[in-house]
Amino acid sequence: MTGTPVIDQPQAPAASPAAASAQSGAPAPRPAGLGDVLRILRPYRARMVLAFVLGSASTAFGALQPRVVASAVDGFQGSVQATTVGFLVGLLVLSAVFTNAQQLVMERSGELFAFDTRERLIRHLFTLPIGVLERRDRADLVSRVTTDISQLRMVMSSGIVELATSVVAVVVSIVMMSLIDWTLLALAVVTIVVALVVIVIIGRRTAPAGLRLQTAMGTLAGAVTRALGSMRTIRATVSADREVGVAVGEAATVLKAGYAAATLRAAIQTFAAVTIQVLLLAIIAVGAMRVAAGSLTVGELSAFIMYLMLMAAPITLCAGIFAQLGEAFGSLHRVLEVHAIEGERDVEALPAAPLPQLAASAPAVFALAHVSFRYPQAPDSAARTDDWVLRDVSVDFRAGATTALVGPSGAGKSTVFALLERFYEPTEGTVRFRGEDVRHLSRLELRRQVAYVEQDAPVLSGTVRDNLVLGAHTATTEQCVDALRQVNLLKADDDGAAFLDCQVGEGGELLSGGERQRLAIARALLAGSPVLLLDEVTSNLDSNNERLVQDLVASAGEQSVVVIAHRLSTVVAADSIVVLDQGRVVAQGTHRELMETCALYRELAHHQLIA
Ligand SMILES: Nc1ncnc2c1ncn2[C@@H]1O[C@H](COP(=O)(O)OP(=O)(O)OP(=O)(O)O)[C@@H](O)[C@H]1O
Repeated sequence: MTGTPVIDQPQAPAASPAAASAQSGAPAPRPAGLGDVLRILRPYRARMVLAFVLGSASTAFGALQPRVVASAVDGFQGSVQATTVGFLVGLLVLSAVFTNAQQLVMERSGELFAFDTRERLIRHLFTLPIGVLERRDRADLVSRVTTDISQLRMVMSSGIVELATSVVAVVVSIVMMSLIDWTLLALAVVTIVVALVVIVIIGRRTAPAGLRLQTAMGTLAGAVTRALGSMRTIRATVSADREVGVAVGEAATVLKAGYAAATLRAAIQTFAAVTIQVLLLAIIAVGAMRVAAGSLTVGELSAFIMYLMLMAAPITLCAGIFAQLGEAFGSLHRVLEVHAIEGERDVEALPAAPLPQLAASAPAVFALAHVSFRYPQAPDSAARTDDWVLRDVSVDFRAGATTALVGPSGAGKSTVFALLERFYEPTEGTVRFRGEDVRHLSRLELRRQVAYVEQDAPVLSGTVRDNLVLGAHTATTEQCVDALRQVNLLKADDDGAAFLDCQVGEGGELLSGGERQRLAIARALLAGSPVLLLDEVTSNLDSNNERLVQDLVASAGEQSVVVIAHRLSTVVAADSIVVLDQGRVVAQGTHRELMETCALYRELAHHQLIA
């Protein structure tokens, strides 16, 4: 690692245009340019200079060889002197040693560049606001970390040094050729300059084609990942053909973009190869005439041709680099576009307020005051994002008590949890934690106070233990086993050793729905946070296990529990029940009170909560 930022993190304040772009996840406005390339390569300049020096030394030893060959040819009298052969071999070896050293420095720098760029992108991805991540194609983001950075590494790191070294080769060749024959030199230089200009012109057209290709690759990755993640549903709905069609359709888009990029690549490479061939023939023809006229010796013509080859190499190189440059710029654009999205900051304004203690004057662990909320606009989202999801919600969640949130589907219950976790900020109003506005607190510290079991109880791929210790990194095996027992995931006589090492599969697909829920609850219990948020954690549990979870919640003691529940049995025991409807709090009280005063609650109790 270099320790130097490869890509600067935007530091704009929350209300800035950058923040607006963060909300929308908008792409960087302009395509990546040469300035961006120089900026991201800046930390590697020492290595690049070293590679350049080594390459130049290799070129210098290579450039001496034609002179030795010329004198050997012109002075040939039946045999070549051993010293000449020795000298030539020495030059060859030296040239090879420096070339190898240059390649090593370049290749290793390339790997380091890729690693650093990946590290920064991965770190940035983990800070992206939840709202942005939910609207992005995750597989496309992954392909930016993998394919795009590999593409960048190939061209940016080695290509630029090789181009610089080539300049040395060209200059040395021109100087040496000028010592041999000006006419042949003029012919070579004019041809090569024209060729380079043509290559640059065609090369510029590869950038948009490259961006299209890399973007199509990202979309393809998205389509395949989406299908693989829902294979049961796809099979069950007999829609494999349709989904294959979608993925193959994306592959066809990659093919189309690939054809366009390949056409340009082929044009450039062919043009370079033909130019060199034609130039070589022209030099041999004109050179032969000049040898016949006595203005040039055979040895000098041989040396000139060797220098020509040295000088022509950059054309092939430029052609190769330009052929891939478009894709590299496309990849760079895609990497920079993610970096342009402002990450979630731990604290909005320094200094952060210290984590407050519970005060007698503020008995609520969380309190929402006049909170209204709507999700950030997502142009391509199916959700009706212009709708207010919460409207003027004021509610206290008492410390050490269990509060239940109930309401019809879509009432905004999970959204309340999202605000408590600060995945989103309220559009209007304030959320307070122990009396302090959460915007003044460190997000990380706040989240450490809260254990959150999501609605669909997400479980990460890995072992049962990996999942358990997510929120409690230092938990011992005994603590893990204890947590598993609490949620009935272990029999009394099972020491848990084998189960802890069981793989749960991607998204926990090797577990049953109920096991997933109980594992997620065990994780939350193990974290031992003062606040427990449970979002419909009993929906997949049988009545025995449901009662067990209710008992756990009831015995939470000091813990403050907020539970979203669709089952009456979970709700009845709560100290307080908040009824939400269409984003508004319509009633709050105990089960008994609400049964008397709230028609919606009565209806829910009779129809939904009992279900
Ligand atoms: N990430 C999101 N982006 C945009 N809109 C969303 C998002 N999540 C939820 N919504 C919308 O917000 C509204 C409230 O959703 P929420 O999940 O909070 O309801 P809920 O009461 O928890 O529903 P359920 O009981 O069905 O889980 C819904 O209309 C939903 O479409």
